[in-house]
Amino acid sequence: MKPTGPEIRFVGLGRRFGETVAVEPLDLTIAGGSFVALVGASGSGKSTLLRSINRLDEAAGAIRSGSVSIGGIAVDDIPASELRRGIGYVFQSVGLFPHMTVGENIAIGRRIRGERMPENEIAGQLELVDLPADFAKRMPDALSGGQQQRVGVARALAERPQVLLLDEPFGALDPITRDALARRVRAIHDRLGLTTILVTHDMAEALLLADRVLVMDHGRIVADAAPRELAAGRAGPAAEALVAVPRNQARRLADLAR
Ligand SMILES: Nc1ncnc2c1ncn2[C@@H]1O[C@H](COP(=O)(O)OP(=O)(O)OP(=O)(O)O)[C@@H](O)[C@H]1O
Repeated sequence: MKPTGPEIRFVGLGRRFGETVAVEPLDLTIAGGSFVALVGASGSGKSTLLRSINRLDEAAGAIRSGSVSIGGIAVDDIPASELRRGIGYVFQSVGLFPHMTVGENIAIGRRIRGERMPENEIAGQLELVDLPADFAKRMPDALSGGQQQRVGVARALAERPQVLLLDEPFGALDPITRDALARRVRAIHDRLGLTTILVTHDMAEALLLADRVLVMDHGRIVADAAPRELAAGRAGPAAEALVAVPRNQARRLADLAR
């Protein structure tokens, strides 16, 4: 049977930084195995909500309330290093270690635990993101930005996590590379049966990749709908304003081609 990632549940989850409310207390359940996109304006609380799952918000000094659980276990009850081993995390600046080869970067989690990652496993991780096995020997600066981001995804999945958190992972890529990597990530999600949450500014990307789209505004979830409902304009005014952008672009492009 195909594996299915765990359910992620937020109960009364709120986050503040001093007087700034990043996330207003909210209840939210992300179904196991689903691919959810989180969209909304800059500063609306997307990254903070995402980082409450792997507790990276703690280090940033967030004042926390409520709880998050993964597969019924509260994240606060799991030691941070163990928690993060079970969660793949990719963000915009890939953060590959420049003095290590691509292979060493992919194997870093294992090395920290005093273990070795066999070469064939490293090759398997590279294959997952459509890169040739001999890339393992290269240094990160000998790779294009898109290839580096692929390595970032391969590294995030090296410990076989069931949850994948993506924070604007394709932000710095050209549109063609971005589209190809986004589709690849969706295919990996399906193949590995992950629970995936993607933060993106790009509504078209959210609509085309995700099963469910959450729109955040000033720390609240103001729309929560399937892409089909959003595209049909049935998800309320806050969502409609964002959907109107790619819809109008598509229309103008179609007009140009006439
Ligand atoms: N470490 C921090 N210290 C102080 N305030 C913070 C910190 N991190 C986030 N904030 C504030 O919390 C609010 C939400 O920020 P967050 O980064 O979650 O938004 P976002 O929707 O992910 O934005 P962006 O799309 O620009 O990444 C903002 O007002 C931000 O300034």
